[in-house]
Amino acid sequence: MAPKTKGRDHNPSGLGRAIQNRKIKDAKKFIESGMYTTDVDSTSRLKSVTQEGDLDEFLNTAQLAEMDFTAGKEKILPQTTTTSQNPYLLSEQEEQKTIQKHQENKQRLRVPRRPPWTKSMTTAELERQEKAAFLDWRRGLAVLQEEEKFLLTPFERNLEVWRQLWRVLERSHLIVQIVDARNPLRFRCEDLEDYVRDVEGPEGEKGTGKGLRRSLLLINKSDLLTAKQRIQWADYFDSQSIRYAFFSAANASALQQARRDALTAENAAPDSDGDESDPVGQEDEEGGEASEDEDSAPGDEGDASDDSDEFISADEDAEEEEEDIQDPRIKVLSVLELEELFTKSAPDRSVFKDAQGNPPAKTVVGLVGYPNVGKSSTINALLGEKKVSVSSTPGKTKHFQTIHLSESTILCDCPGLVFPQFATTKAELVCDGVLPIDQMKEYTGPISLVVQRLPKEVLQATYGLSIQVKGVEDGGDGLMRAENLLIAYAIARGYMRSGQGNPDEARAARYILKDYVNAKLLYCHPPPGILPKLFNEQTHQIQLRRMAGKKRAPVTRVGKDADTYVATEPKTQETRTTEGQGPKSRALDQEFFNQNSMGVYAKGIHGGRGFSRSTAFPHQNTMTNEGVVIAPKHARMAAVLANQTQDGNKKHKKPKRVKQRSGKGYD
Ligand SMILES: Nc1nc2c(ncn2[C@@H]2O[C@H](COP(=O)(O)OP(=O)(O)OP(=O)(O)O)[C@@H](O)[C@H]2O)c(=O)[nH]1
Repeated sequence: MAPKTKGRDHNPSGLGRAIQNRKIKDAKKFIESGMYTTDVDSTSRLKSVTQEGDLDEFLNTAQLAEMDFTAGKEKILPQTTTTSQNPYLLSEQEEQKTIQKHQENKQRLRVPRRPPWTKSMTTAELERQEKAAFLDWRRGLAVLQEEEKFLLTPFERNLEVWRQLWRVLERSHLIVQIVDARNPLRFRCEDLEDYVRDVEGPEGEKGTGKGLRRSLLLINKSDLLTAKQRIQWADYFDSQSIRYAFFSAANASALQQARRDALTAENAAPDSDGDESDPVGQEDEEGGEASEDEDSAPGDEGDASDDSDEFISADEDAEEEEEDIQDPRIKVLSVLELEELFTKSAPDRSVFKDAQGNPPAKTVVGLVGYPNVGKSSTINALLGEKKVSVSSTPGKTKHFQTIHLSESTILCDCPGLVFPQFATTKAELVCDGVLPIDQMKEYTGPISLVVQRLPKEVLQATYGLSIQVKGVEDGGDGLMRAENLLIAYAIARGYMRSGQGNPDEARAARYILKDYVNAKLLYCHPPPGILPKLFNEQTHQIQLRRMAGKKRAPVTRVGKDADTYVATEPKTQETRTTEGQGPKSRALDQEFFNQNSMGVYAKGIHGGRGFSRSTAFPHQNTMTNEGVVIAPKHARMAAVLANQTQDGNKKHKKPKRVKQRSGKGYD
């Protein structure tokens, strides 16, 4: 074996040579290609990166800075991911303070700007200055996170994806930001609107200067808002001089589907005249894709709920109420009205001129938004109305999609982008669908938010549960806690942890959170200054009315031992699953539990017998004597155990269904 060269460490960083070589090779290939922006190895380079490990972050930053990472190490601020921070909720006071701090610092959360450029610049020059600007931007965010301890949403860290946005902004005359109606401000990037005002084309071209482009906020999923809620949002947006519109891609595509079905039925009728019409949008495939998207929404995993595709839109009473409110500001636009609005809101095309001094032939509408806000559904709804050609523009711009919507309008679909935003807690991010539920380790925070936001009656009605809460007489405070919901849900569904037989709260949490993100459990954030409880009152009443009309049997997917754990007091036995139990065995059970002190239904201290489950059944010690409430200390233990189970079982998870976007062209 050759002796090591004395005094010289060949691998001072301790990083694997293979990783280094790969990074260096990739970097060389990119630089040597002589091509600009997104043309080289586009598929892998365009991959969205919203969370990086420390090593990847370090290497990528070093690569951006075009420096040897050992030499540049001290200059680079390592960023840890947001997951290491503040996994629990803030008190009301802390939250107010944090929001105040966010307001004061919001100017610092910027979308990375494309540095000024001219057509005479070389590819290498453009590359260098874009990378330098991007690196500065990332350093600024790192300072916010690491030094000033702000919690940020995960944000896009791949320069290539931002380059797509730059190109979409430069091309578009109107930029439409699509947001989710349940929390418009979470998904609205204020700085993007500032950027839109500043965007310029290449220096030297006529009519590409600042202030020509316009923005529009499209509040999608408006079917989830009541008319009153829309009025309150309209008041807020008006007060902020924000141009906005309410839309529901789901409603729009449902309408289109109904029309298609009616036409199909008409054509299938024996006396129908097949060639009489060539209806608009009749055979468009996009409509079909839209419903495919809905099918594969995160959380729609079959047993999460039996009716998880059901949205709690306004019921009949609410619909009548809607008709009574004649406020044009809150109208949920039809597809054609939306298209008209695009034309009306876009600036006059003649102010834009190309290098030859010609105005563009069509208005370009850029569509930007977070993943999952319904961008694909909106585009599909827009396309479903017409016969359109969907094509990727060849050449350099092939990664964002351009869609010729009409003779005067082109849609320019930017890949889903996660903008940096301030966040109060990680739990908020999980509930907003920004952090993936399947990767969630700490679930008590997000579930606590769910139980804070939704009344107990709504949760009970939705799942057919009876949630046990420790009352004042039992030493509790009568308030519902995360554990109460999780245990009741897990028991009712028969989700037990292997080995111990205790309720699998982690699994219950995942299903409940997916229902929340998918709007089966509906909660809408109010505009600033409005109490959340008041804002959601009507929504929850509607939901209760709907549930009351629907006879819901208690959930019956319970394992054979699960019955042992279900609620104890006779008055609460509606949650007990007695499936398969005849009247005889029920009577026998009843007699047994009434007579025997050692049954798990024993009333313990409340029954005056001094029975303690934890001594009698130490392996079940995450349960209290009531069988539903769990001590906080033990709950944490349960969380750790559950997480271990979750991680340990990763290999056995069923393969994830991959959501298909309608467009081609990227990913
Ligand atoms: N209630 C309701 N749900 C909607 C609406 N539009 C979209 N959704 C649902 O929201 C989820 C996301 O919709 P997509 O159209 O795939 O969202 P996207 O923004 O294109 O997401 P990416 O493909 O990840 O970029 C799906 O489950 C849709 O069914 C709407 O108007 N109302």
